[in-house]
Amino acid sequence: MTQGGEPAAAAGPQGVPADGPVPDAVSDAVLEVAGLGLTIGGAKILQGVSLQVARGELVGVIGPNGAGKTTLFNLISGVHRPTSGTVRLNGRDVTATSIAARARAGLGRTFQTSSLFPRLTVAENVRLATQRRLGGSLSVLSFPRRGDAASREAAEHLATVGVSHRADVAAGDLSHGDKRKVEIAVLLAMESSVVLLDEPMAGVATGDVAGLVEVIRSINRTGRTVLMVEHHMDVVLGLADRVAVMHHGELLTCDTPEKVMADETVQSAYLGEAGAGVSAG
Ligand SMILES: Nc1ncnc2c1ncn2[C@@H]1O[C@H](COP(=O)(O)OP(=O)(O)OP(=O)(O)O)[C@@H](O)[C@H]1O
Repeated sequence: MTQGGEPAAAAGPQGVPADGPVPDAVSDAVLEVAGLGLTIGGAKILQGVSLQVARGELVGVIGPNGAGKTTLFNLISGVHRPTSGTVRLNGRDVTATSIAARARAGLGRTFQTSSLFPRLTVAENVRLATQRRLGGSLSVLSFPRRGDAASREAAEHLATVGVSHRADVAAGDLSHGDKRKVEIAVLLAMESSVVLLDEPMAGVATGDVAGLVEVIRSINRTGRTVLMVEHHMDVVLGLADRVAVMHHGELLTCDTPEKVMADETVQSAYLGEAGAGVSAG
Protein backbone atom coordinates (compact mmCIF):
# COMPACT_ATOMS: atom_id res chain seq x y z
CA MET A 1 0.00 0.00 0.00
CA THR A 2 1.26 3.45 -0.83
CA GLN A 3 0.80 5.76 2.12
CA GLY A 4 -0.60 9.24 1.79
CA GLY A 5 2.70 10.97 2.45
CA GLU A 6 4.47 9.12 -0.34
CA PRO A 7 4.36 9.72 -4.07
CA ALA A 8 2.25 6.98 -5.58
CA ALA A 9 3.17 4.60 -8.36
CA ALA A 10 0.90 5.06 -11.34
CA ALA A 11 -0.58 2.64 -13.79
CA GLY A 12 -1.83 5.26 -16.22
CA PRO A 13 -1.26 5.75 -19.92
CA GLN A 14 1.97 7.60 -19.20
CA GLY A 15 3.96 4.45 -18.75
CA VAL A 16 4.62 4.98 -15.08
CA PRO A 17 5.10 1.46 -13.75
CA ALA A 18 2.42 -0.05 -11.52
CA ASP A 19 4.97 -2.29 -9.87
CA GLY A 20 8.55 -1.93 -8.78
CA PRO A 21 10.11 0.82 -6.70
CA VAL A 22 8.10 3.93 -5.96
CA PRO A 23 9.59 6.76 -8.01
CA ASP A 24 10.65 10.03 -6.41
CA ALA A 25 7.88 11.75 -8.31
CA VAL A 26 5.28 10.78 -10.88
CA SER A 27 6.91 11.79 -14.13
CA ASP A 28 5.13 14.60 -15.91
CA ALA A 29 2.92 15.35 -12.89
CA VAL A 30 0.36 17.95 -13.91
CA LEU A 31 -1.23 18.20 -10.48
CA GLU A 32 0.64 17.81 -7.21
CA VAL A 33 -0.68 18.28 -3.73
CA ALA A 34 1.79 17.98 -0.87
CA GLY A 35 1.06 17.82 2.84
CA LEU A 36 -2.37 19.35 2.28
CA GLY A 37 -4.32 20.10 5.44
CA LEU A 38 -7.36 22.07 6.51
CA THR A 39 -8.23 22.80 10.13
CA ILE A 40 -11.43 24.66 10.97
CA GLY A 41 -12.15 25.74 14.54
CA GLY A 42 -9.66 23.22 15.84
CA ALA A 43 -11.20 20.36 13.85
CA LYS A 44 -8.83 18.65 11.43
CA ILE A 45 -10.92 18.30 8.28
CA LEU A 46 -8.00 17.21 6.11
CA GLN A 47 -4.44 16.39 7.01
CA GLY A 48 -1.20 15.40 5.32
CA VAL A 49 -2.69 14.64 1.91
CA SER A 50 -0.03 14.20 -0.76
CA LEU A 51 -0.87 13.07 -4.26
CA GLN A 52 0.67 13.43 -7.68
CA VAL A 53 -1.38 13.04 -10.81
CA ALA A 54 0.32 12.49 -14.16
CA ARG A 55 -0.76 14.22 -17.35
CA GLY A 56 -3.57 12.27 -18.98
CA GLU A 57 -4.21 10.11 -15.95
CA LEU A 58 -7.69 9.40 -14.56
CA VAL A 59 -7.75 9.11 -10.78
CA GLY A 60 -10.89 8.10 -8.91
CA VAL A 61 -11.29 9.47 -5.38
CA ILE A 62 -13.38 7.31 -3.07
CA GLY A 63 -14.07 7.12 0.64
CA PRO A 64 -16.94 6.93 3.12
CA ASN A 65 -19.23 9.92 3.65
CA GLY A 66 -17.39 12.72 5.41
CA ALA A 67 -13.95 11.34 4.50
CA GLY A 68 -12.82 14.65 3.02
CA LYS A 69 -13.20 14.08 -0.73
CA THR A 70 -15.07 17.29 -1.52
CA THR A 71 -12.79 19.20 0.85
CA LEU A 72 -9.81 17.95 -1.15
CA PHE A 73 -11.46 19.25 -4.34
CA ASN A 74 -12.23 22.55 -2.60
CA LEU A 75 -8.57 22.96 -1.69
CA ILE A 76 -7.34 22.00 -5.14
CA SER A 77 -9.77 24.32 -6.93
CA GLY A 78 -9.28 27.26 -4.55
CA VAL A 79 -12.69 27.31 -2.83
CA HIS A 80 -10.79 26.97 0.47
CA ARG A 81 -7.21 27.84 1.32
CA PRO A 82 -5.35 25.06 3.10
CA THR A 83 -3.95 25.63 6.56
CA SER A 84 -0.92 23.57 5.51
CA GLY A 85 0.60 22.18 2.35
CA THR A 86 0.73 23.20 -1.29
CA VAL A 87 -1.12 22.73 -4.58
CA ARG A 88 0.91 22.80 -7.78
CA LEU A 89 -0.59 22.92 -11.24
CA ASN A 90 1.69 22.28 -14.21
CA GLY A 91 4.63 22.76 -11.86
CA ARG A 92 3.44 26.16 -10.63
CA ASP A 93 2.49 26.75 -7.00
CA VAL A 94 -1.14 27.92 -7.08
CA THR A 95 -1.88 27.48 -3.36
CA ALA A 96 -2.52 31.19 -2.81
CA THR A 97 -4.25 31.93 -6.12
CA SER A 98 -7.95 32.50 -6.75
CA ILE A 99 -10.46 30.07 -8.25
CA ALA A 100 -10.47 32.18 -11.43
CA ALA A 101 -6.68 32.16 -11.70
CA ARG A 102 -6.64 28.37 -11.38
CA ALA A 103 -9.35 28.12 -14.01
CA ARG A 104 -7.25 30.26 -16.35
CA ALA A 105 -4.30 27.97 -15.62
CA GLY A 106 -6.36 25.02 -16.90
CA LEU A 107 -8.18 23.69 -13.85
CA GLY A 108 -11.88 22.99 -14.37
CA ARG A 109 -14.43 21.58 -11.98
CA THR A 110 -17.98 20.31 -11.82
CA PHE A 111 -19.99 20.28 -8.61
CA GLN A 112 -22.45 17.88 -6.99
CA THR A 113 -25.19 20.35 -7.90
CA SER A 114 -25.48 21.77 -11.39
CA SER A 115 -23.55 24.95 -12.11
CA LEU A 116 -25.42 25.66 -15.38
CA PHE A 117 -27.65 28.71 -15.87
CA PRO A 118 -31.02 26.94 -15.81
CA ARG A 119 -32.94 29.46 -17.93
CA LEU A 120 -30.33 29.72 -20.65
CA THR A 121 -30.35 27.11 -23.35
CA VAL A 122 -27.75 24.38 -23.50
CA ALA A 123 -26.06 26.12 -26.46
CA GLU A 124 -26.04 29.47 -24.63
CA ASN A 125 -24.45 27.94 -21.54
CA VAL A 126 -21.57 26.49 -23.53
CA ARG A 127 -21.30 29.54 -25.74
CA LEU A 128 -20.90 31.76 -22.65
CA ALA A 129 -17.87 29.75 -21.59
CA THR A 130 -16.40 29.86 -25.09
CA GLN A 131 -17.10 33.57 -25.38
CA ARG A 132 -15.46 34.24 -22.04
CA ARG A 133 -12.35 32.29 -22.99
CA LEU A 134 -12.12 34.11 -26.31
CA GLY A 135 -12.22 37.37 -24.37
CA GLY A 136 -15.56 38.49 -25.75
CA SER A 137 -18.65 39.94 -24.14
CA LEU A 138 -20.50 38.03 -21.48
CA SER A 139 -23.80 39.63 -22.43
CA VAL A 140 -26.58 37.25 -23.32
CA LEU A 141 -27.66 39.90 -25.84
CA SER A 142 -24.83 38.80 -28.07
CA PHE A 143 -26.16 35.24 -28.28
CA PRO A 144 -28.10 35.43 -31.54
CA ARG A 145 -24.96 35.41 -33.70
CA ARG A 146 -25.23 31.71 -34.38
CA GLY A 147 -22.59 31.58 -37.08
CA ASP A 148 -19.76 33.25 -35.18
CA ALA A 149 -16.65 31.52 -33.89
CA ALA A 150 -17.92 31.12 -30.32
CA SER A 151 -21.18 29.57 -31.51
CA ARG A 152 -19.42 27.19 -33.89
CA GLU A 153 -17.01 26.11 -31.19
CA ALA A 154 -19.82 25.65 -28.66
CA ALA A 155 -21.64 23.45 -31.19
CA GLU A 156 -18.51 21.29 -31.55
CA HIS A 157 -18.28 20.79 -27.79
CA LEU A 158 -21.95 19.85 -27.60
CA ALA A 159 -21.37 17.30 -30.36
CA THR A 160 -18.37 15.90 -28.48
CA VAL A 161 -20.49 15.18 -25.40
CA GLY A 162 -23.44 13.98 -27.47
CA VAL A 163 -26.08 16.59 -26.63
CA SER A 164 -26.37 18.52 -29.92
CA HIS A 165 -30.00 17.47 -30.12
CA ARG A 166 -30.68 19.34 -26.86
CA ALA A 167 -28.94 22.58 -27.89
CA ASP A 168 -32.07 24.74 -27.78
CA VAL A 169 -33.50 23.28 -24.56
CA ALA A 170 -33.28 25.28 -21.32
CA ALA A 171 -30.50 23.75 -19.25
CA GLY A 172 -32.82 23.52 -16.24
CA ASP A 173 -35.07 21.14 -18.18
CA LEU A 174 -32.36 18.57 -18.86
CA SER A 175 -32.02 15.21 -17.15
CA HIS A 176 -29.22 14.92 -14.59
CA GLY A 177 -27.17 12.89 -17.07
CA ASP A 178 -27.47 15.50 -19.81
CA LYS A 179 -26.70 18.30 -17.34
CA ARG A 180 -23.44 16.56 -16.43
CA LYS A 181 -22.59 16.23 -20.12
CA VAL A 182 -23.24 19.92 -20.73
CA GLU A 183 -21.12 20.83 -17.69
CA ILE A 184 -18.31 18.80 -19.25
CA ALA A 185 -18.88 20.66 -22.55
CA VAL A 186 -18.44 23.90 -20.57
CA LEU A 187 -15.09 22.61 -19.27
CA LEU A 188 -14.07 21.79 -22.85
CA ALA A 189 -15.04 25.33 -23.84
CA MET A 190 -12.86 26.67 -21.03
CA GLU A 191 -10.00 24.50 -22.34
CA SER A 192 -9.54 22.91 -18.93
CA SER A 193 -6.66 20.46 -19.09
CA VAL A 194 -7.19 19.17 -15.55
CA VAL A 195 -10.79 18.33 -14.78
CA LEU A 196 -12.23 17.68 -11.30
CA LEU A 197 -15.57 15.87 -11.40
CA ASP A 198 -17.43 15.79 -8.08
CA GLU A 199 -19.79 12.80 -8.05
CA PRO A 200 -20.76 13.01 -11.74
CA MET A 201 -23.11 10.02 -11.43
CA ALA A 202 -25.12 11.48 -8.52
CA GLY A 203 -28.79 11.57 -9.46
CA VAL A 204 -28.12 10.20 -12.95
CA ALA A 205 -30.69 7.63 -14.11
CA THR A 206 -29.31 4.09 -14.36
CA GLY A 207 -29.89 4.04 -18.10
CA ASP A 208 -27.82 7.21 -18.58
CA VAL A 209 -24.76 6.08 -16.62
CA ALA A 210 -23.04 4.24 -19.49
CA GLY A 211 -23.34 7.24 -21.84
CA LEU A 212 -21.87 9.59 -19.24
CA VAL A 213 -19.05 7.14 -18.53
CA GLU A 214 -18.23 7.16 -22.25
CA VAL A 215 -18.08 10.96 -22.29
CA ILE A 216 -15.71 11.00 -19.31
CA ARG A 217 -13.57 8.30 -20.92
CA SER A 218 -13.42 10.20 -24.19
CA ILE A 219 -12.32 13.51 -22.65
CA ASN A 220 -9.63 11.60 -20.77
CA ARG A 221 -8.48 9.75 -23.90
CA THR A 222 -8.16 13.02 -25.77
CA GLY A 223 -5.53 14.12 -23.27
CA ARG A 224 -7.30 15.66 -20.31
CA THR A 225 -6.32 14.72 -16.80
CA VAL A 226 -9.32 13.74 -14.69
CA LEU A 227 -9.85 13.51 -10.93
CA MET A 228 -13.25 12.10 -10.11
CA VAL A 229 -14.96 11.76 -6.74
CA GLU A 230 -17.51 9.02 -7.16
CA HIS A 231 -19.49 6.64 -4.93
CA HIS A 232 -20.53 4.45 -7.88
CA MET A 233 -17.82 1.77 -7.58
CA ASP A 234 -18.48 0.14 -10.96
CA VAL A 235 -17.83 3.49 -12.60
CA VAL A 236 -14.64 4.17 -10.63
CA LEU A 237 -13.19 0.72 -11.17
CA GLY A 238 -14.08 0.78 -14.86
CA LEU A 239 -12.56 4.19 -15.57
CA ALA A 240 -9.71 4.88 -13.17
CA ASP A 241 -6.01 4.30 -13.75
CA ARG A 242 -5.57 4.72 -10.01
CA VAL A 243 -7.94 5.01 -7.09
CA ALA A 244 -7.25 7.35 -4.17
CA VAL A 245 -8.96 6.33 -0.94
CA MET A 246 -9.80 9.00 1.61
CA HIS A 247 -10.61 8.16 5.21
CA HIS A 248 -11.03 10.49 8.19
CA GLY A 249 -9.46 13.38 6.26
CA GLU A 250 -6.37 11.43 5.25
CA LEU A 251 -5.30 9.70 2.07
CA LEU A 252 -5.24 6.02 2.92
CA THR A 253 -3.78 4.82 -0.37
CA CYS A 254 -3.59 5.61 -4.06
CA ASP A 255 -3.00 2.65 -6.31
CA THR A 256 -4.40 0.60 -9.16
CA PRO A 257 -8.05 -0.44 -8.81
CA GLU A 258 -6.97 -4.07 -8.39
CA LYS A 259 -4.58 -3.30 -5.54
CA VAL A 260 -7.02 -0.98 -3.82
CA MET A 261 -9.78 -3.59 -4.00
CA ALA A 262 -7.45 -6.14 -2.41
CA ASP A 263 -6.27 -3.77 0.33
CA GLU A 264 -7.49 -4.93 3.73
CA THR A 265 -7.13 -1.45 5.22
CA VAL A 266 -9.47 -0.11 2.57
CA GLN A 267 -11.93 -2.88 3.18
CA SER A 268 -11.98 -2.25 6.91
CA ALA A 269 -12.30 1.51 6.41
CA TYR A 270 -15.48 0.95 4.45
CA LEU A 271 -16.86 -1.85 6.60
CA GLY A 272 -16.00 -0.04 9.80
CA GLU A 273 -17.12 3.46 8.90
CA ALA A 274 -19.63 3.28 6.12
CA GLY A 275 -21.35 0.05 6.98
CA ALA A 276 -20.89 -1.13 3.42
CA GLY A 277 -18.16 -3.02 1.65
CA VAL A 278 -16.17 -1.86 -1.34
CA SER A 279 -17.64 -3.95 -4.06
CA ALA A 280 -17.87 -3.81 -7.77
CA GLY A 281 -21.42 -5.11 -7.66
N1 LIG B 1 -16.51 24.40 6.22
C1 LIG B 1 -16.58 23.38 7.07
N2 LIG B 1 -16.69 23.59 8.39
C2 LIG B 1 -16.75 22.55 9.26
N3 LIG B 1 -16.69 21.26 8.89
C3 LIG B 1 -16.60 21.00 7.59
C4 LIG B 1 -16.52 22.01 6.61
N4 LIG B 1 -16.42 21.43 5.38
C5 LIG B 1 -16.42 20.11 5.60
N5 LIG B 1 -16.54 19.85 6.92
C6 LIG B 1 -16.55 18.51 7.53
O1 LIG B 1 -15.42 17.82 7.05
C7 LIG B 1 -15.71 16.46 6.82
C8 LIG B 1 -15.40 16.11 5.38
O2 LIG B 1 -16.40 16.67 4.53
P1 LIG B 1 -16.41 16.43 2.97
O3 LIG B 1 -17.64 17.10 2.43
O4 LIG B 1 -15.12 16.83 2.38
O5 LIG B 1 -16.56 14.85 2.91
P2 LIG B 1 -16.86 13.92 1.66
O6 LIG B 1 -15.88 12.81 1.70
O7 LIG B 1 -16.90 14.73 0.40
O8 LIG B 1 -18.31 13.37 2.01
P3 LIG B 1 -19.55 12.94 1.07
O9 LIG B 1 -19.15 11.66 0.40
O10 LIG B 1 -20.67 12.74 2.04
O11 LIG B 1 -19.80 14.08 0.09
C9 LIG B 1 -17.17 16.26 7.21
O12 LIG B 1 -17.22 15.77 8.52
C10 LIG B 1 -17.74 17.65 7.12
O13 LIG B 1 -18.82 17.82 7.99
